[in-house]
Amino acid sequence: MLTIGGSDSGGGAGIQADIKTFSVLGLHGTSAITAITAQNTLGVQNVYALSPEEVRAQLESITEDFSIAWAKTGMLHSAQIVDTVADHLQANDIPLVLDPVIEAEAGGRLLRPDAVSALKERLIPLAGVVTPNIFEAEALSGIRVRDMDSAAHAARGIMSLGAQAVIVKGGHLDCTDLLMVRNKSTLLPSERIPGENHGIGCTFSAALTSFLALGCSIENAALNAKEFAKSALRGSLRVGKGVGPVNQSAALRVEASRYRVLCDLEVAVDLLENSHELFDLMLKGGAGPAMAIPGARCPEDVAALEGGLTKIEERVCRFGGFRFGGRSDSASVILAAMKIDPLAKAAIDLEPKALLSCRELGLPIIDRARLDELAAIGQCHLKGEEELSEGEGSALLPAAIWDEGVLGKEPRLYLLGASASLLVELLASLPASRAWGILEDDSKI
Ligand SMILES: Cc1ncc(COP(=O)(O)O)c(N)n1
Repeated sequence: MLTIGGSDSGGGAGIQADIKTFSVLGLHGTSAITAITAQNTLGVQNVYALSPEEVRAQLESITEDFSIAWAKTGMLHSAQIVDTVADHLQANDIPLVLDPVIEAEAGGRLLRPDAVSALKERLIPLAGVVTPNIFEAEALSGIRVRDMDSAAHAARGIMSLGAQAVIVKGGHLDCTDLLMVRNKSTLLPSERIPGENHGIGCTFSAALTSFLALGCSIENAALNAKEFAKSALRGSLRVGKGVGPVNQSAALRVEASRYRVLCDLEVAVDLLENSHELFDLMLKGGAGPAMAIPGARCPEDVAALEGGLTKIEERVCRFGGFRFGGRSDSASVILAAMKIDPLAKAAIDLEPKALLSCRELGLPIIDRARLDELAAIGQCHLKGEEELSEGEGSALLPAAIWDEGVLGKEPRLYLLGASASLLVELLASLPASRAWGILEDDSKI
C-alpha cells in the first residue's frame, strides 16, 4: 500500500492515520510525505511543504522496491506536487483512491486554492474512487451539496472529470454516504456515532483503499470501510485539548475482547460443572452464565452456551458450545444493565431460592421491570473502551435482578457481575445455609 499525503504531528490524521489503518487491516504501508504539518487536536499551526523533487524521490524509492497494490492520496498541498504525483501514478499504472483533502476538520488550509484545478485536471482522471466530504464535493463540482439529490448531482460532476467512482461522505449531513459507480448511485445510510472525529476522513479512505487491495468490490469495500471508520470513531481516545483522534485499533481490540470473553466463560462453566456445592442454586434448564464484551450494544456482543446448562443426576452439564448472538434472556438483562453500568458485563440465572442468600449478603435486588426502566434513562456508552473496562468503580455491581417470570417461564434470579468467572466466585461466597434451603415463604420476595 502507498499513502501520499501530509504528516500530522498530532498523530491523528494524514499519513499517520493511513499507516495505522493499513497495519490494522494486515497490510504493509509505505508513505510519500508531501508536507509536514505542525498540527494538534486544536488545529493546524503551520505547514512546511516538501519540494516536488523530494516527493518524487520518495515515490521512486518506493516503486523501485515494492509492488504497490493500491495508492491513496490525501493532503497534496500545491499544484506542483499534484503534477508530480499524477506523473508518477500514471507512469507506474497504480490504482488510486483520491481523498481530496482541502481543509483540516479543526480548521487550517491543506491544499492551496490554485491546486484545486490541478487536482481536477490531473488526478481525478486517474482515480478509481474519489472520496469528498460535502464541502470538497462542492469545491470540485461547483454544486452546493445540502441533501442526497444535490450529492448525486455533485458526484456526477466529479465523474465527468474522469473518476470511475465517487463516494460523497455525508458525515456533515445525516451520515448517509452516496456511492456513485458509472451512472448508478447507492445510498449507504448509518446512525451517527458519538465520538471524537479527527482523522475520520483519512481513516475511511485508507480503509477503502485497503479493502479494494484485498479484492473487495467497490460496494463491499465502501461498506467495510464505513464499518471500520465507525469502530474507529466509537473507540476514539480522549487525548489532547481539542478534537481527539479516532482509534484505528479499536476493531482489533473488539475482536480480542471476544476471545477473552470466551476464555472467561470457559473457566466459569468449568467451575460450575465441577462444583457440587453450587448444584442446588442452578436453574434447571437455565441459560447458565452469559458475558458481553466491553461496550456491548447488541445480542451479537454477548456470548452464552448454545444449549444452556442442564441438571443431570447430581451434576450440572453444558449443552453445546459458546456462541455470540444468542437471544437469551440473560443477554437482554446484561445489555440493560450495561446501559446503567458498563462494568455489568456478566449474568447468570439462578433458582429463586438464591434470593435469600443475596439478601443476607446485602446485595441490592432490582426488579427486572425496574432494570429496564432504569436502562431506558440510563447513562449511554460515550466513553472509550479503555475507560469502560478500567477506571472508576461500578455504579451497580454487585447486584441481583429478580424476574418473576411469566406463564411458561419460571421465576428466576439473575446475579450480575463484571465477568462470568467472578460471578461464579460470588456464587460460591453466598451464605450456604440459606441458599441451600427451600424458600418456604414466598411473601418474603
Ligand atoms: C496532514 C493531514 N492530512 C489530512 C487531514 C484531514 O483530516 P481531518 O479532516 O480529520 O482534519 C489533516 N488534518 N492533516
